[in-house]
Amino acid sequence: MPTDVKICGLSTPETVTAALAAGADLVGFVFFPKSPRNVSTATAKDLARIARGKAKIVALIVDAEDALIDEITREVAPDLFQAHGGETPERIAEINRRSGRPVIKAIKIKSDADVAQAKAYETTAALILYDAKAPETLKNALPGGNGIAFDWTLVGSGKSLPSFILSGGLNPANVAQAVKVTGARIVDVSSGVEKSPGIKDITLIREFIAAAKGAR
Ligand SMILES: O=C(O)c1ccccc1N[C@@H]1O[C@H](COP(=O)(O)O)[C@@H](O)[C@H]1O
Repeated sequence: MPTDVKICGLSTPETVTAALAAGADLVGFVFFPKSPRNVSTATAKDLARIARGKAKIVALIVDAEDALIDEITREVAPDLFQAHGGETPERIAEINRRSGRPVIKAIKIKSDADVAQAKAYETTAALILYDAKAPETLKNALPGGNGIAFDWTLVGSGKSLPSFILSGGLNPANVAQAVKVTGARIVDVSSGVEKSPGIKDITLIREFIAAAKGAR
């Protein structure tokens, strides 16, 4: 079965259209004002219209207030939420209850102990997404979308939950190897398909999807 691909941080009709044409299975919109990929709910609503029925629409939030979750649910009607902050298992259950949408929980990892954290979300999150924990020395690090990879062997060979999304520093050149090492069925990319922070590159999107889907 080919690897499913999520292209995250899309913010223009051209890049959404290109991602869909290249075979993206999920598209992500970021609702986090500090991110260079942040979009308003009005913009996301227009972008979601292009993607609906062709790929799953994912709304990425970071420790979001209820009001934002309600606004995204009403205006954008995503298929899933992706919680990328410090949300507890209880908060994930609450986001799921209020929105009526399954929730992906991002876990930032650097060590085996971080990987083990995912267990706590087994009953409330629909899926776990592994991302790299940014080093403390990284100035102006975002809660994700930093283009940093982690040691893939930490989640390889049955060391993690059976189903997960792999992210963190993936790009067209390394995604096939990442799939091989981890056995990931779904991969997610943001920085690795950009020419500068927040500006997606259509050629890199195409190359990434082709490399990920050709990986098994
Ligand atoms: O992309 C962002 O700006 C972002 C902001 C806040 C939280 C998460 C964010 N992105 C997600 O981070 C991972 C890894 O991204 P990258 O490929 O290493 O740039 C991915 O899931 C993005 O969707």
